[in-house]
Amino acid sequence: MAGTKREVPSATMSSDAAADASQWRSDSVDVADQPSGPGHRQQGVVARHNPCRIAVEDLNFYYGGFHALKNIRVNIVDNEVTAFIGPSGCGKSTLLRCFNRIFELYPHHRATGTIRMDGANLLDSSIDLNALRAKIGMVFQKPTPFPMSIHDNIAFGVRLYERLGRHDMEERVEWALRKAALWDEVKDKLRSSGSSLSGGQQQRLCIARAVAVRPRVLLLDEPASALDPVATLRIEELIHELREDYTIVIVTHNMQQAARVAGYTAFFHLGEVVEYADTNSLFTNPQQKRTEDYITGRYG
Ligand SMILES: Nc1ncnc2c1ncn2[C@@H]1O[C@H](COP(=O)(O)OP(=O)(O)OP(=O)(O)O)[C@@H](O)[C@H]1O
Repeated sequence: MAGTKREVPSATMSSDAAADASQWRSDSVDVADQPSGPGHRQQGVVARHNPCRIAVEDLNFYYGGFHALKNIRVNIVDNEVTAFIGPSGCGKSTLLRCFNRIFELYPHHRATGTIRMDGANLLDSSIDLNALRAKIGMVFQKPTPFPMSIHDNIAFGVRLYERLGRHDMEERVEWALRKAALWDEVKDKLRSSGSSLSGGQQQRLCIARAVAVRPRVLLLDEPASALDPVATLRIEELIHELREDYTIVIVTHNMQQAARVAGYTAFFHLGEVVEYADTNSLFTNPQQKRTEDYITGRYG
């Protein structure tokens, strides 16, 4: 693990870009790489027999005095895509940001309860945040390439966590770009600036950057909402492929998108998870009136 301090230049960043950059700030990293315990299984209707990657229990979240998430219990299924849907302001992004504790960038933002992964409570103060963010990568709504070359966008993140020789680094860069379905489009211009790419390509570069450090979990916060329909389709195809290797949680406003990409879907309303089920059941046979009203377009 590298011990050198590196920082992404943060001048003129949007809040998403600043949050993104903060994932990549590191002094030293010491990842306790424990296997997932067999004790955490999905409860209730959701995937009773599927292994759980992240178990959220009695999670509450506060923006200062505002109680934004209320007693959340959700089990995120391993190697699956889970979508968070619900009307604007219902807490989807807030829960996503709890998983890698990115909320701690801001004062007065506070989470209580348990988020269990690999036997540890991710909210515990003893958790190494750099290690956590290496295991749980995040991609934001707006593509946020670093102001450096395509190659270095990938290599920068990897260097925070691993010391790779030149040959291994070149292999890792290619591997990550292939994983993100971008290699063929950029292999002849790896030294060009990341910002010279189209919006959709930039977002795939951000996904490649997240994948390059080999996380277990990918958090995608409306990753296609700033993209045109063709670029959106590429991202959805990519999510489908990445599901083989990663546990993915995606926040989306787009119910069709949730239906297309997610095996499981949680419907949020007013800071609560109203219903959580396999995507097909949730959309075709919702058990709660609020879910039904939302998916039939009565509100939101
Ligand atoms: N930095 C903040 N300070 C205070 N309140 C906040 C902050 N960020 C979000 N909130 C509030 O917390 C609640 C949940 O917000 P959140 O962004 O998680 O909702 P969301 O479901 O992701 O919404 P959207 O779909 O519009 O992105 C909202 O009422 C929002 O106004």
